[in-house]
Amino acid sequence: MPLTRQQAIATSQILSEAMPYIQRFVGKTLVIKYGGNAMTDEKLKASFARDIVMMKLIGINPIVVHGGGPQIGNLLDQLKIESHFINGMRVTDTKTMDVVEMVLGGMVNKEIVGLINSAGGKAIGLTGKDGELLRARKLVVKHKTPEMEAPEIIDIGHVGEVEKVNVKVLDMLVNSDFIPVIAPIGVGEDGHAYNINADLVAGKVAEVLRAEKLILLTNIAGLLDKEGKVLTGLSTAQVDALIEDGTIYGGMLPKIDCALSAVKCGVNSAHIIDGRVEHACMLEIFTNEGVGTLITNKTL
Ligand SMILES: Nc1ncnc2c1ncn2[C@@H]1O[C@H](COP(=O)(O)OP(=O)(O)O)[C@@H](O)[C@H]1O
Ligand SMILES: CC(=O)N[C@@H](CCC(=O)OP(=O)(O)O)C(=O)O
Repeated sequence: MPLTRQQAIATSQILSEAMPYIQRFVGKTLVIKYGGNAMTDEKLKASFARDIVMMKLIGINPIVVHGGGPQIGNLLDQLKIESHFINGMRVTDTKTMDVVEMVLGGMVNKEIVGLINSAGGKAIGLTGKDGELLRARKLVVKHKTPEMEAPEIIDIGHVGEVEKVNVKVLDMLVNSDFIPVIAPIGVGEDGHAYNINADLVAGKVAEVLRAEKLILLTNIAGLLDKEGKVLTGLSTAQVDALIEDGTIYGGMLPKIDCALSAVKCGVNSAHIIDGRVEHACMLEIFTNEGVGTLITNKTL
C-alpha cells in the first residue's frame, strides 16, 4: 500500500536520523549472536533476517553466530536422552554430541540461512568444521559451590573452547558479498567435533576480527540485578561480585564472560540485548535507543 504524504515524511526523517550511524558503521564488522531462546516466533525471526540483510546492503559486514540450546533440548527430550548444564555448559557425551551436531549444523543453521536468503541476502552456513573455521580444544571446567573451599575440575565431555579461528574463510566470504552464518561446532586436532557455547564462539570471532561491535541477542532485557533492573556499563570487578553472590548464573555466565573478554581484546563495544523485541539489531545500531547492557573498555 502506498504511504500517505505524512507517513512518507516520517520515513524520510527516520532515514535521515540513521545517517550518522550508517556513516560510522559502513565498512565495519559486526558480530551478531542469535541465541536459541530468541528464535521463538516467526515474525521475530523474519525481522532478525531483514536487519541482517539491511546491514549488508548499506555496507556493514554482519557475521552471524547462532545458538540453539532449546532446539537441542527438544530433540534430546524426544530421543529420551537426559541432559544437564554445568556453569551454563551442556554436559555432552557422544550420543548428545551427535544430536548437537545434527541440530546446530543442520536444522538451525539452515533455517537461518533460509531466512536471510528469503529476505534478499546471500547467506552461507558453516560449522567450525568447514574450512577448519573453528579449531577447538577441550574445555576445562572449574566448578565451585558456596560450601566448597576450592573449585573442582569436572569433565563435561565433548565440550570445547575456540583455540583458533580461520580468518581467511571469513574474509573470503565477506569480501565476496556473502553473509557467514556460523554454527558453534568446533573441530579438534584429531578431527573430532566439539560442542562450543555459541556466546564463546561469537566472542572469539569478534576478537580475532577486531569487530566494531559484538551483539548478543537473548531472551531477556539484558544483564539484570537482583531486583530485575537492567545493569549497564559494568566493570570486571562488579561482574565478578555479581557472579560470586549468585546474581549472574547459568546461560548468562558465558555471555558476560565473552562480552568482557571481547572488549578487553579490542572489540569496541559488546551489547547484551533483548531478542524478543522486533528489529532489536536495528534499534541497537541505527538509533540512540541503545537497549540492554552495554560493555565498553571505558568501564572495565
Ligand atoms: N543476572 C542475570 N540477568 C539476566 N539473565 C540471567 C542472569 N543470570 C542468569 N540469567 C539467565 O540467563 C538466560 C540467558 O541465557 P541463555 O538461556 O543461555 O540464552 P541464549 O539462548 O540467548 O544464549 C536468561 O534467560 C536468564 O534465565
Ligand atoms: C557447550 C554448550 O552448552 N553448547 C550449547 C550450544 C548451543 C548454544 O550455545 O545455544 P544458545 O546460545 O541458544 O544457548 C548447547 O549445547 O546448548
